[in-house]
Amino acid sequence: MEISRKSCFISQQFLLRKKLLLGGSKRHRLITTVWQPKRNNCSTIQSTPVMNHMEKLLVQTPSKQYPIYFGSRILDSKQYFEPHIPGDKVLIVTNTVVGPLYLERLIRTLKSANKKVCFIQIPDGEIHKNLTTLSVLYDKCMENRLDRKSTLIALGGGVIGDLTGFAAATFVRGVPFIQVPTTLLAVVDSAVGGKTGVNHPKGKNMIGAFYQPQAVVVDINTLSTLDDRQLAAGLAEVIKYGLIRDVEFLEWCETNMERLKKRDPEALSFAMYRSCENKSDVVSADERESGVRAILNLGHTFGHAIEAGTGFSSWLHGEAVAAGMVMAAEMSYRMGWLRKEDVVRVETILARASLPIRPPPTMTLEKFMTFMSVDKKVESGKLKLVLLRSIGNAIITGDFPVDVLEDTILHFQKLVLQHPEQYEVPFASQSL
Ligand SMILES: O=C(O)C(=O)C[C@@H](O)[C@H](O)[C@H](O)COP(=O)(O)O
Repeated sequence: MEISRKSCFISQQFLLRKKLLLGGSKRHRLITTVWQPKRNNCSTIQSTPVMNHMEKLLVQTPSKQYPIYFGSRILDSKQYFEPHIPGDKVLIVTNTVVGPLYLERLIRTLKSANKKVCFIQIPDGEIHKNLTTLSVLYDKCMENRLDRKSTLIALGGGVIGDLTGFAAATFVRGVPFIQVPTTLLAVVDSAVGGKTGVNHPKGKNMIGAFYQPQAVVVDINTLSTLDDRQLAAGLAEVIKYGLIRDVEFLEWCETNMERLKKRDPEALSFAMYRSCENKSDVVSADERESGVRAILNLGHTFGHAIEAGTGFSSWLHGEAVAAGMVMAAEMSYRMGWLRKEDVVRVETILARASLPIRPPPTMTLEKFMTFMSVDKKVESGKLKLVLLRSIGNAIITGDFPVDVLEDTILHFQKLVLQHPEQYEVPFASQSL
């Protein structure tokens, strides 16, 4: 489908360039927004910059300014925690996988800063990111007589961070919290930006709050215990930054994918830092997602439908986002924005990262449409999608013919129904 456009408005923003494009026939009239980072020139990253012993990145939002510390074994250094803990009590929230690995060390560090430490370990998995688990967290806060000066610490992946953050946002109307992400996905995505919350059976992250942490402490050594599937899930969000606003970084990912998969420390550290820089830029420009922040949702409307449609039990968030980004790319092609080779480029980088590039065979058109209809980007009953105007340029638009969306979903359904066994979890590999 060809869509003609004319640019009618261009304005310079802090760090971001925003274009409002209007045009086309009435049916295809497109009112959409394109953002590009200032830095997005076409040069390539010549070599992978080496991170020093400790790097610090500042996230500056209207509600809070806070550091992200990246370093090796910084879990053992009280200096990264103490300045961000105002009172004497700390509750560490972790899960039964991460707890046995790192809890003792963190307790020792906090005790060396004279903090009274209690902890709770919840079962692992997205299926536990719900109101029932949240209630268990509140019970623990009450049991330990936490007060407004008490600090919650999230030690774990995205589920732990989102749950703990929401408990912190709401217990006694708000206590400080610190994110200590131990998965790649949590480092590059969920620990930064203050989106906290839990799932509803009918929709992902439907109950939550924007609530920024005091600090994010990334001990890069904790990533050494990640299994390959979790690593790949994190790579989906890394690749996302390249697709939505940082082509230079996408090219770097394409060149360095084997190093990333082999957990080359230099490559992983750079990928984490650059991803957090991208996230921090976007979140600083639009803390509460009134506009540009929604580009971080590329692939998420399809992906969240997959997660909810499969009961939050079999797909990792990053896996669902990967398949969702391919669906968004295909739809962008059908809108006349991407070329077929761009779609193949998206599929190729994700498949190289060992991620699924198709939705599961159980996700029918009806199922997709039902779960997508409760997406948080729905406004007055109208769904908005994050699509790609070109590789490196995400757009947020509600102005697309619904048959293009339906045809896109049906296209994938047809593909996966030819060989359903190839598209069930776990994803050994999916071919193009
Ligand atoms: O931080 C954001 O904004 C994002 O959209 C990042 C996403 O990658 C992340 O998965 C987020 O939690 C999704 O938020 P939601 O509002 O779509 O539930």
